[in-house]
Amino acid sequence: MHIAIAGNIGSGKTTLTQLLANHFNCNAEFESVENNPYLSDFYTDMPKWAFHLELHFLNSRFRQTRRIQQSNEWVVQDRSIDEGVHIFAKNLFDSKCLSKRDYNTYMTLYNFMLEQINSPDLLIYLKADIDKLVSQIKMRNRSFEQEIPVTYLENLNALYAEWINTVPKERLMVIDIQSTDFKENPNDFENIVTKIDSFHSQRV
Ligand SMILES: Nc1ncnc2c1ncn2[C@@H]1O[C@H](COP(=O)(O)OP(=O)(O)OP(=O)(O)O)[C@@H](O)[C@H]1O
Repeated sequence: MHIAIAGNIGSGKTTLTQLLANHFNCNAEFESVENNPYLSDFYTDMPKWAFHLELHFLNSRFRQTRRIQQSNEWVVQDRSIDEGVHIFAKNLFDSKCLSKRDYNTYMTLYNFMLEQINSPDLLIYLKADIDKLVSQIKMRNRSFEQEIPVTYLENLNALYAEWINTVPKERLMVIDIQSTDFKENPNDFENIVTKIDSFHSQRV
């Protein structure tokens, strides 16, 4: 089963991915931030580096998704390929950091890739308001993320809200992280596990 954890920057995807992989004793797939060749340059000059960064993420998430789906095992993935496309790249195009021709090239490649992968079996969306995201980004203290403008997070959150409406309800779980603390509260984590178990038992 392929479970993808979706959500804005700082929503807690990495933590939940690791907790679920430990609980289900299965693989977790992350995106390395330290080895990303463009990310810190991107945050200093978005128009210059947007196309490079988006191609990098698209390539890496595509390979990751293929690997997950070919394995046929339980895997928890920290962010889906679709978020890069429908949230991040779309936002960069809307804000003119990606030109029309670069965006078209990117979308053509994505549409071709789509023919070779499926949607995750279950998408878990971590919904958060801006204050919560800002405080979690501050807390983890990655240097290049400290200057992220609030408007950037707001634009991403607005696109998340649109995109999540397009995900079929039967393979979507929404967790409101304003009222759920899966890291510190074992009951909250157990509730998520119970829902996943019930989702899985309905599939088999
Ligand atoms: N397609 C993308 N375009 C631009 N930036 C991206 C893209 N995908 C990820 N990032 C950035 O890469 C960094 C790491 O993202 P990652 O997927 O590890 O999640 P995260 O935002 O750290 O989430 P969490 O706190 O929920 O674990 C963040 O700064 C994020 O904004």
